Amino acid sequence: MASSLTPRNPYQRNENLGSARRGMGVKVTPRRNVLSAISNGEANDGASADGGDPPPPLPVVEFSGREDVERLLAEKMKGKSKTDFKGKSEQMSEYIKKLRACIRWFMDLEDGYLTEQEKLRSSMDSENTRHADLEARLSSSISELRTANLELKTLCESLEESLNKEQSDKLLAVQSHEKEMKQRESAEASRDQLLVDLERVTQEANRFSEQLKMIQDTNKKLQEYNTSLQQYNSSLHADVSKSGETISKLQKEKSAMMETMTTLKEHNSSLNSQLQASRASQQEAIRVKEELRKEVECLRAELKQVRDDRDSSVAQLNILRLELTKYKEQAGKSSEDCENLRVKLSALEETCNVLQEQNLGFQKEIAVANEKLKLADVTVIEAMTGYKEQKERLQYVEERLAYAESQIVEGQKLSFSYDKVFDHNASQEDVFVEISQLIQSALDGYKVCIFAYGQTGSGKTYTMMGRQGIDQKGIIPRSLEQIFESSQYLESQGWKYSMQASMLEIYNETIRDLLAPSRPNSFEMANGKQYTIKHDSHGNTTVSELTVIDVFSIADVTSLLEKASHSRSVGRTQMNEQSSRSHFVFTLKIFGSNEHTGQQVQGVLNLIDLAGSERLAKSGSTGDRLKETQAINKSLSALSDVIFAIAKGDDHVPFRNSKLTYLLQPCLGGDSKTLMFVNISPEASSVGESICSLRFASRVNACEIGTPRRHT
Ligand SMILES: Nc1ncnc2c1ncn2[C@@H]1O[C@H](COP(=O)(O)OP(=O)(O)OP(=O)(O)O)[C@@H](O)[C@H]1O
Repeated sequence: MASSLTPRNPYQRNENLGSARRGMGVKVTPRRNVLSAISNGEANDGASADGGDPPPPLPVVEFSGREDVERLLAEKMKGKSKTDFKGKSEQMSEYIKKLRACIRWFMDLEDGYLTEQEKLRSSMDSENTRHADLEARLSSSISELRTANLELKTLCESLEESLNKEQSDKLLAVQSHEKEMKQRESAEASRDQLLVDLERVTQEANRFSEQLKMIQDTNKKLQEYNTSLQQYNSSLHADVSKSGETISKLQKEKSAMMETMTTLKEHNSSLNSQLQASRASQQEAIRVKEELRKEVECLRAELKQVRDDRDSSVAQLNILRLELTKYKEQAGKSSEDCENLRVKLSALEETCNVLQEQNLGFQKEIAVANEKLKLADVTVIEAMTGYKEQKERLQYVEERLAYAESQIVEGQKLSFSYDKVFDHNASQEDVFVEISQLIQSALDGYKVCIFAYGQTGSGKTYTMMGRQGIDQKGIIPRSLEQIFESSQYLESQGWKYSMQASMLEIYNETIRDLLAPSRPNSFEMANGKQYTIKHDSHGNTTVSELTVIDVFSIADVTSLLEKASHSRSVGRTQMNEQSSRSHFVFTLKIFGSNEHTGQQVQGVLNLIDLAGSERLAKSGSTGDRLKETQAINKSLSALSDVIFAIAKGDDHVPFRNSKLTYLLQPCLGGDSKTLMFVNISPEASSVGESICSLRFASRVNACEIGTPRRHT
């Protein structure tokens, strides 16, 4: 109760009380007379006792709060002196009046409180009722909310599930969108290509339609011509019977020719044996000639000696004769002297006779030596004539052999098959068009190897390098132009390429760096460098210490090619003024990365101009040339051994038998795209070499080397 009434506690501060009084309208006024009745009772008692007047009304004392009450309680009774009981009594009765007024104030306050309590109770009851109502409504709404919450939770879970599903669908959609974008990009690229093709095809179509018009005109003319031909045809029919006879005659001739061919084959083998014999006798003649030459030299030396001896003897004889005449003149002067002189003279005459005899002997010897010399000269001339004859005969035999070989080719109807054959009318452009796709794949990350094989002077260097002039450019410069143009075009699709070039030659089984900054002809070891070929596990080939140069444009590579062609070993042979005496290997390493897709590729382009094969006998090589030819033939034969071993599927392929085959190992037996050109000479005298080259090329064509792999 106290606590609930605390705000209206009369002991509260004045302002609270003030407000309470204002709020509840409590005012301490003498409304009830309970205390006054008590006090009046006392007074009444006195009055009744006195029978006097009713007590005077209580003075109005206003209490505004606790402080007033406390002040009242603290009041003390003070008289004028200790014995002033009257004063003290008056003071006391005053004080009692105040106390009564105070009690009344409390009673009024209590009444207020009671009324207020009543009111509060009733309002509490009504509040309780409202509260119970509210509670009931609240519990019902709580249960409703719980149900709703459960429903919401279920809804939330299902929404989460559908959200997850939506997100995974979205991821898939994004992936498929990316894929579609890529497909679209490639489709756009192919569309661009197709547009270019379309333009070209449209131009061609226009050209064709013009041609068609021309053909239609021609056709009209031909129809007219046909009518005239039909007339002519009837006359020809008459000739057909005659031709039938001619055909049977020709068939007879053909069988005769076949017989001749058989005879020729036999003749060929006999010519071969004759050739061997001629070579043997030629060797013998050369040996005899050499012996005779030495003998003649000896005889000439002897003859010179004899002539010198003779000349000195004649000179001695003349001196003796002069002395004799002198002595004869002096003989008359003194007889003593004369006797001495006679003795001397006879001695001198003896010497003179001996000398004369000797002279005669010498003259005879000189005559014999002269005879021998004449004989030797005749023998030498005979030997020279024999040698010349032998040489002519050998030439004749070789020509017959070439002719017989060409006859054999015609007779055997030799046929070979290749991916593509270019005749002598094919231009450099025609050749390049065929291989341009292969070159392109180096940019896509493939290893590409192209090499030219063939007899010396057959056009390998012309095919690979070409000559000065726009139309004369060979495969190497054209490939590089295409690579740089394509890499620039691919930049628009996010591709960035970097390239490195190196060039080497293999000369007499020795690697030479054609881009070495020092002397261009520096040999392996000679400049202290060891060029060692190495293959790593990824099939990448490196040559240690070889100069590798970063190239950024076609101009860079052109200047390097010029430098290399000046450094290359070239010599004159019977078959070619400017014969390449080494295998030339050009390597371009290509690194590409796409900044859009993050893809990286690594391609290699190997372009190789092999040294020409040639028969030792035909080459007429001697000295260093002979050594070069032997080295070239040896490495080419190692190349054919490797290719045949691969074609047969041998377990062991002899790659290490030559530097050329070891360098080309990944191209011949790995995952690269490899193409070989075989060049043949149109000359009839080269038919034997051409057959060998064609046979080799058809074996190469049938050779399965492996599956090309893209290096990404
Ligand atoms: N198709 C061609 N058109 C015009 N000239 C050609 C053609 N092929 C080759 N030649 C010329 O023939 C000569 C010999 O050719 P090239 O030097 O290319 O032969 P090679 O096979 O490389 O010989 P080697 O093996 O001796 O080096 C050169 O002068 C060359 O220009």
